[in-house]
Amino acid sequence: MTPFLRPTYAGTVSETTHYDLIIIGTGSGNSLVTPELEERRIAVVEEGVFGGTCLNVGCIPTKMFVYAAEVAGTIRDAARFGVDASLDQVRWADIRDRIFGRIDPISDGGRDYRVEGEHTDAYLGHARFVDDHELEVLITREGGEHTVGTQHRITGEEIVIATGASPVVPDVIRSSAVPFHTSDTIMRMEELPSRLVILGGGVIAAEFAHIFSALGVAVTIVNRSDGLLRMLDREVAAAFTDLARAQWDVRTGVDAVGARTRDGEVELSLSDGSVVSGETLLVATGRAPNTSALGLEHTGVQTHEDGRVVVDRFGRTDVPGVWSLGDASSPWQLKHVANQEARTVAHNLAHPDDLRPFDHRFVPAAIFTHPQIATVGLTEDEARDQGYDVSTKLQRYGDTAYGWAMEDTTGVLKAVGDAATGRLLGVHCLGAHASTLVQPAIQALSLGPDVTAHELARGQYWIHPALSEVLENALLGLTVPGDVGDAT
Ligand SMILES: Cc1cc2nc3c(=O)[nH]c(=O)nc-3n(C[C@H](O)[C@H](O)[C@H](O)COP(=O)(O)OP(=O)(O)OC[C@H]3O[C@@H](n4cnc5c(N)ncnc54)[C@H](O)[C@@H]3O)c2cc1C
Ligand SMILES: NC(=O)c1ccc[n+]([C@@H]2O[C@H](COP(=O)([O-])OP(=O)(O)OC[C@H]3O[C@@H](n4cnc5c(N)ncnc54)[C@H](O)[C@@H]3O)[C@@H](O)[C@H]2O)c1
Repeated sequence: MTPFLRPTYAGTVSETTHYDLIIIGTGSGNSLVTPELEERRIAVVEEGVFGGTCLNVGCIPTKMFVYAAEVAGTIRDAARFGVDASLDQVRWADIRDRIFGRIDPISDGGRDYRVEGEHTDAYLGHARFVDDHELEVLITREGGEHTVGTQHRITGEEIVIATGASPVVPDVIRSSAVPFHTSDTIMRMEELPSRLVILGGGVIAAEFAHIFSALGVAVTIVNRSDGLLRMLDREVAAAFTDLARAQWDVRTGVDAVGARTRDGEVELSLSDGSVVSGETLLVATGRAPNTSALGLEHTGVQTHEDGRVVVDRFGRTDVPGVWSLGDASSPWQLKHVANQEARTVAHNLAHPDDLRPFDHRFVPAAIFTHPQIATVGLTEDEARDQGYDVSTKLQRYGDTAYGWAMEDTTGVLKAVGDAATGRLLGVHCLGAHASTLVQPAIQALSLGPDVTAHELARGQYWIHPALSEVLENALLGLTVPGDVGDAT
C-alpha cells in the first residue's frame, strides 16, 4: 500500500495531454476499457487504492469476513443438531491477513496493468475539473510513472465521472476528536476489541455487527431511526430488528449528542440521556458521493442536493461528452448497479448512435447480516402507494422440508403480488441464503419466457457477490447462435 497525500494544487502544471477518453475512478470505471474502446487513447485517474470500494474496502472483503463469521456461528450452533463442537479461538490477525493477502495483490496487479498497459495512461492522483473537458491531476500515490506531487493537465473528448462515495462522519464525532473507524479502516484493525459500538443502523452496521459478534465481540448499535434497516419492507425490517435485539444491544430512536474518551474507551452520550461505551467505535451513518472536491463548479455538470451527479437514463451529464455512473450519480449504492451502469456507458461510448438506457427496473439488494436479507421489487407499502390491489404471502422457512432440516425458526420470505392480475411485484427474504434464494424472483420480474442463455445472463441483475454469479458466468460462457459478445 502506498501513502495517500492530500491534494494541494500548488506548483507547476505539466503541458496539456489530450485523450479520447478519461475515466476518473477505477471501481466500476476500470471496466469501461472494453475491447470496443481499447484502441482509443485512454487515461485512467485514481487517487485511492486501485480497484475502488468493492474490491478493497467493500463487498469483497466484508463478505470474506462474513464467511469466517458464519463458520464460527455454525460451530456455536452445532449442538442443536446433535453435533457437539466448541469454538476454541478466533485468530483475527490470521483471518485479516488471509483476506487482504488475497485482495491486495489483485489491486496492485490491476494498477500495474493500467500503468504498463498498451492502451492506457494511469494517473495515480486526484483529478479535478478546471473546465468542461479539462482536468488538473495532482499525483498523490507512488506506483505509476508520474512523480508524487507533480501536477498534470489533461483534456478529454469524453470524460466519465466514476468517483464513487465515501463514509459520512457526523460532526458530533468529528469535533470530539475521539478515535473511530469507518468501513474503510476497521477491517485492517490490529486486534479485535472486546466491545464495539456502532453508530448507525443501516446496511454497514448490520453486516459488521454480524461479523464482529460472531467473532466474539460484544456489539452495541446506536441508531437514529426507530428500527434497523428502514429501507426494507416494514414487516421484514421489524422482524430483523427483533432478531437483532436478541443478538446485540440495540438502541433505536436515539442520536449521539456527545462523544469522549474515558479510561481508554470511547463513550457516546445519547439523546435519551443514556450512555454507551466500547473499546472501539465504528461510524456507519451513510456514504456521500465523491463529487465535492471534483471542481464541478468549473463545469456545466449539475448535481442533486445530496451531491450525486445529475445524469439522464443513458448516463449523460448536462455537459455533452461528460458521463457519470455508479455511486457518484446513481440512486443505488450497489456494486451490481455500478457494474450494469458501466456496461451501459461502455456501450454508449462505443455506439453514440445507438444509445442504451440504464436498467433500473428491478434492482435487487442483499444484506449479509444474521440472518441474511435479500429484496427485489416493490415493498407492500410501495405497492399500496402505487394503487395495486395488493396480496401478500409470508412463507416461513420452517414450514418447508429444508427448513425442517435446518431447524429454522426465524426465516421468512414475503411475496407481494397484484391480486387483479396475479403478477408478482416484489420478494423480500430474511433467512439463510436469502441472496441466492431471491435470484429466480429477480429473473421472473426482469425477463419474459423464451430467453437465450446470454439474455438470461445480461437481461437481469445478478446479486453481487452471491453464489449465483457462478451461474451467471457459466451462462455467459455458452456459445449462442450469432454470438456477438454483447457489451451490456
Ligand atoms: C463496507 C461496504 C460493503 C459493501 N458491500 C456491498 C455488497 O455486498 N454488494 C453490493 O452490491 N455493494 C456493496 N457495497 C457498495 C459497493 O461497494 C459500491 O456501490 C460500489 O463499489 C461503487 O462502485 P463505483 O465504481 O461507483 O465507486 P468506487 O468503487 O468507490 O470507485 C470510485 C473510485 O474513484 C476514486 N476517486 C474518487 N474521487 C476521485 C478523484 N477526484 N480523482 C481520482 N480518483 C477519485 C476513488 O478513490 C475510488 O477508487 C459495499 C460498500 C461498502 C462500503
Ligand atoms: N450488502 C450490500 O449491498 C451493502 C453492504 C454495505 C454497504 N452497502 C451500501 O453502502 C451504503 C451505505 O451504508 P451505510 O450503512 O453507511 O448507510 P445506510 O444509509 O444504509 O444507513 C445509515 C444509517 O445511519 C443512521 N444514521 C445517520 N446519521 C446518524 C446519526 N448521526 N446517529 C445515529 N444514526 C445515524 C441512519 O438512520 C441509517 O440507519 C448502503 O446504503 C448500501 O447501498 C451495501
